Amino acid sequence: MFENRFDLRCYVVTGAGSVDEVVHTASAAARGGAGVVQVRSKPISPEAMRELASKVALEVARYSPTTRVLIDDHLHVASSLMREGLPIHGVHLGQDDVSVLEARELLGPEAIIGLTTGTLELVAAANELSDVLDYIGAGPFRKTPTKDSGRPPIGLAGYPPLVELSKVPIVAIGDVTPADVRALSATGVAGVAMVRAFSESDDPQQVAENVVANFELGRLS
Ligand SMILES: Cc1ncc(COP(=O)(O)OP(=O)(O)O)c(N)n1
Ligand SMILES: Cc1ncsc1CCOP(=O)(O)O
Ligand SMILES: [Mg+2]
Repeated sequence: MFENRFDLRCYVVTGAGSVDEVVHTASAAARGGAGVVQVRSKPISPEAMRELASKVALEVARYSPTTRVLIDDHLHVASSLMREGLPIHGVHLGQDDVSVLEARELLGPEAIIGLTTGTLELVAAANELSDVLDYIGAGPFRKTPTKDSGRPPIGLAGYPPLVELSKVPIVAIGDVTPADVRALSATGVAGVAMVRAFSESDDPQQVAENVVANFELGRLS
């Protein structure tokens, strides 16, 4: 889809905490250079996701108008808020969610749409959607308490083959810490996505600054 519409290097996925804590973490990380904030909460009702995503999007836009805000799973909440003019830019979909094609038809060509993968087979399948898909998440990098995808950890060595195969940019996810960023960047992924590294930090802005700086160093190696 459209080039340079988003910066995947530092990709925040919201985690545990009160609405105010989630909003603070997201906006601080955006101030620190996070190019994407994904609003993720499970389980959550559409109504509660609507409230949470609206508050995150408005606060992120205040501090970092270039940061893109995506909603996890809830396509119709995203569609509704985008139509109302909220600064929300798309969705991240799982293998068990609505299809990428349906999301593209509903959200239009400008929206950012991502898909969960994590094996060569799922990346190959995502390649069939490369004309309507903007990026893929590929995890878990390492086993993580935040999510059990049922898939084996990819590990550092597992990313170059996924990068080589994929027709769209890849975001690594799953127990990623700032210390992993430089090595993951060197594998050719387009970005790293983190939940606890931000939600458990008392300075999410500094974490984001660190991630962006180390991601650039990894690109040089
Ligand atoms: C960037 C990114 N990659 C993977 C996921 C998967 O998270 P989750 O929504 O819990 O799982 P699925 O719905 O995709 O099965 C994500 N949210 N973001
Ligand atoms: C959403 C998701 N998808 C694969 S692992 C994961 C959770 C990542 O959370 P953390 O960064 O805390 O390990
Ligand atoms: Mg999902």
